[in-house]
Formats: sequence, structure tokens, C-alpha cells
Amino acid sequence: MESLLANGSARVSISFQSLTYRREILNGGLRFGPRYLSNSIPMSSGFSSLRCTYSPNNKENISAGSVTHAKEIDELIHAEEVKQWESGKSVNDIAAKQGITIRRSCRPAPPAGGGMVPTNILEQIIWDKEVEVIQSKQRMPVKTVEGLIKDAAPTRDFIGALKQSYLRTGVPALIAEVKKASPSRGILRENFDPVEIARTYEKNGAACLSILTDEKYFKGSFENLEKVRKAGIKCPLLCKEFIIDLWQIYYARAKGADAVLLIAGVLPDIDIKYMLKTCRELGLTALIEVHNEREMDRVLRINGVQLIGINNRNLETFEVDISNTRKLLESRIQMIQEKDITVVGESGLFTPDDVKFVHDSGVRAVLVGESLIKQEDPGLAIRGLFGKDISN
Ligand SMILES: O=C(O)c1ccccc1NCC(=O)[C@H](O)[C@H](O)COP(=O)(O)O
Repeated sequence: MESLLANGSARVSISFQSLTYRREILNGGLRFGPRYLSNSIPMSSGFSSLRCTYSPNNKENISAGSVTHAKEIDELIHAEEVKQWESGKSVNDIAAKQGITIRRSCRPAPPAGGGMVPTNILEQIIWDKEVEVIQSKQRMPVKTVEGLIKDAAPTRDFIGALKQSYLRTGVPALIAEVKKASPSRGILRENFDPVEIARTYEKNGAACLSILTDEKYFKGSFENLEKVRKAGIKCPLLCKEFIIDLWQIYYARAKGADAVLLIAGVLPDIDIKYMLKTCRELGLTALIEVHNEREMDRVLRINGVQLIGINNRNLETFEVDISNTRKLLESRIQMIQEKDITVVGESGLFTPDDVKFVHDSGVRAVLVGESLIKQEDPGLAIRGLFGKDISN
């Protein structure tokens, strides 16, 4: 393993965070708390101040921290993926064994792609993201991000806000998406002021907001996330990004996110586990997105998952079918309730009947973009979507 890492394989350091993590553990980094990436930094200084000041979801982290930590470390060190990697399998082969078809290309810099051609838009997005992250890390090393986090405001309780809203309204809590464009729909709104839209959503009953930060495909930005956070909006914020590297999670926290999106169709189990652990340490909620039954079953086997999003959009083909939510929930709803997991229905929701359909299937929150953002008055659009005023 050391020799692979020593060869400086970008693929290793960018794709399987936990393998780098394992090296840090074996080198004794554990004594200082989590370290990450080859240019990792000790997180001992002010580490506890990076946590959420108020979040019922973080009780476990605070009360039984060291036992949980040791168990998690042990699980990561002995993960099946690590054994497969040490026996010579590539990260793409290991991911494929979990049903993940999105490959990593890990081009050191564009346009050297090693002859690989992306098979779909999601793979293209991920390959571009790999390059973007490498460049971002060069511009802003992790130490700098850590400094920003120390000055950042505490995170807010994302799942708590969803649960409260559901109890108050009796309809799925709304995560309203602040999104200017998307690959499948192009420009959704010309006149796009993220703060004004966020305020309108909050005023009209949104429990949480989802802020797109990807620039190339969604015309979003981390600046938008930061602006919304600094504008005094109380709704907890999801950083809607294609996360493939821990650096992005730290950066999202620094820019004001309360939650981040982890896509099971892109991340192998070992990355999800490691990223979940990092989220807990930073006081962030992880919304883990699945699209098919295999992804759902993988995620349900991971300890500590509290929030699952079922995307009705196939991100490889753009096909949208809201019956996907029912298909994934129907034989699993009991287990999900027993584990106290909150399920979010995502994409393709336009009418009160659509909302009722996913509600009846078991979701307690919905993530909605297009049907709100395209309307002249996104506040009125919320009333239209639920068939009633959900603001009080
Ligand atoms: O929406 C796309 O075109 C897209 C393409 C590739 C990756 C992700 C994509 N969208 C993310 C989402 O699924 C949606 O932004 C979100 O669930 C809201 O969906 P909608 O209400 O249909 O806008």
C-alpha cells in the first residue's frame, strides 16, 4: 500500500479517502484526531470547537465519542475495500463490485484523460470535479480551510428542522432548492438572486434550503452558499455538491453549510463511512442519496445513517419517475422506521398529488427545485405544490 501511495497516484489520494486515512492511522496520526489526505494536518488544535454547538443528532459524538471513534477506526482499517485494494484491485474495480458504474479518471490536469471517455453526464461531472478539487486544494490548502472553520458560525440541526416542520404541517417538510440551471433542464431562472429566493422560500414555509454550489453544470457557487448563510436566513442549508473528497466537506462547513450531500452511486461504502464520520466531527448532517435498490440496501447497512434521499431522477439518463420512491420504500419502510431514518423524496415533484404519492410511500421530506424556481413567484409556487399555505 505504501508503495502505491509513494508512487503519488492521484487516483489513490482522491478516490479512496479512507485508504490514505489508514496510512495516517498506521503512522500514529490517531493520537491527534482525524487527519486526511497526503498533506494532512493535525486537528487537535480547536478540534472540539469545530463541532455543532446545538444538535440533538450529535449526542452520540459528544457522550460516547471515544468508544465510537475507536470502533469506527477499526472498521475502516479492516474494510473489505482495503483488503481488495491491497491485493491489487483498482479503485474502479472495487467500486464496480458494489454496483457503482461511475468511474474515476483522476486526470492530474486537463486535458490529459488517459484515453478514457465518459459514458454519461454524471461520470463527466465527476471527472471535472476531480480536476476542480485538485486545483482548489492547491489554491486553498486544508490548513487554510481549517482556519476558516474556526471562525464559522455553529451548524444548525437539519434533521430537527425537517421533523419539526412535518409535525407542524402534517405534510412532508420542504427542502427548497436554490438552483439557477441544471444539465437536464438548462437555465431554469434568468433573474436569479440566491438571497432573495432563499428569503422567499423561508417566508413561505420551507424547513431547509438546498444551495447548488457546482458552477460548471448548475451555475451555482460556494459564494451563493455563504451569502445565503450570512443574510440571516434561519433555515438550515444543504450544500448541494458532488462530493468526492473530504476537502469539499471541510470547505462546505467553512462556507456555512449545515448539511452535505453524499451520492451512493458515486461513493463506495468505505468513503461514505469515512465521510459520515467527518460530518459528525464537524457538526454537519449527511444526506445520503440513493437511486436504486442496491444503493438503498448498501446505505441501510451503514451504521449512523440518519437521512436518506431517494432521487427519482436517474442521474445517468435524466429519466424521472416518482414511482421510484415507492419501489425503494415498499419492502424497507419498517426497517427504516425502526432505525429512525428520515427519508427525503427528491426530484420531479410538481403537484399536490405528487407530494401525496411520495408521502403515502413513507417520505417525511421532499427536495424540490424546478417546480418552484421556474415560477415567477416561488412563494406562491410552494402553496401550489402543497395545495395549501405551509408557512404557519
Ligand atoms: O437535474 C439534473 O439535470 C441533474 C443532472 C446530473 C446530476 C444531478 C442532477 N440534478 C440534481 C437533482 O437531482 C435535483 O437538483 C434535485 O433533486 C431537485 O430536482 P427537481 O425538483 O426535479 O429540480
